[in-house]
Amino acid sequence: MSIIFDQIDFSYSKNEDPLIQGFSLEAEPGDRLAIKGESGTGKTTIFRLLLGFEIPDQGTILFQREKLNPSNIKGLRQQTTWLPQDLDLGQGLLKEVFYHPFQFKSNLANSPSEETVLETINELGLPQKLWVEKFENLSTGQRQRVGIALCYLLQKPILLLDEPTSALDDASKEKVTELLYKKKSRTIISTSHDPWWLERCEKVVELSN
Ligand SMILES: Nc1ncnc2c1ncn2[C@@H]1O[C@H](COP(=O)(O)OP(=O)(O)OP(=O)(O)O)[C@@H](O)[C@H]1O
Repeated sequence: MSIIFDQIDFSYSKNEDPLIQGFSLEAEPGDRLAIKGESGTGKTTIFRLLLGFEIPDQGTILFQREKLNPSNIKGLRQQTTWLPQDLDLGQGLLKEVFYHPFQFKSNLANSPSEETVLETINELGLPQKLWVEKFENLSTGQRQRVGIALCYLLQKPILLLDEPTSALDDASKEKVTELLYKKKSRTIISTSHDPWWLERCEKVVELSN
């Protein structure tokens, strides 16, 4: 799906200099795009703007070539999975909490069998015994890979990934990339400081102070 930011300015406080100034990006189906920038430059804010949680002061955001507005924003949210940097699925065993996102009406039809989930987490190098482990006991890198498995299985055409490889070693990064890139038509917009990941994105857009 197509997403365009055209010359966006945004500030949280009208009394301060804009946090984001003249920011543009263009992501088309199959694009793997990364937003690169120091901490605090507004990378996560770009996702908040896209999903309509914040409104730009200037500029235009287009979804499927149509200006973002209250009527198309619902469709955009339904077509998107946002993976935060530190995924929190709540308390419970992985086999329980993994299904929380599939309980939303728009995700029910994609709810995977236990066998499919186990195959997917295995592809990401996670041991099967984690399935009956408490989610809060998983390491940061394990939680990150659980999030990637969710992104894959939710089957949405747009993925917003916040620092998807920040806690992973190179072997895990390879596995994550292989899984995420299986479906060629997805639009992937990520934020990252990781040179490894940035090298594998065809488009890199920089945010600066
Ligand atoms: N809801 C909010 N209200 C006011 N200020 C906010 C809000 N959310 C974020 N900010 C501020 O906006 C700036 C950018 O935040 P943002 O989370 O977008 O940066 P980031 O580039 O994603 O940072 P990091 O790489 O550390 O995650 C920060 O100074 C932050 O404190």
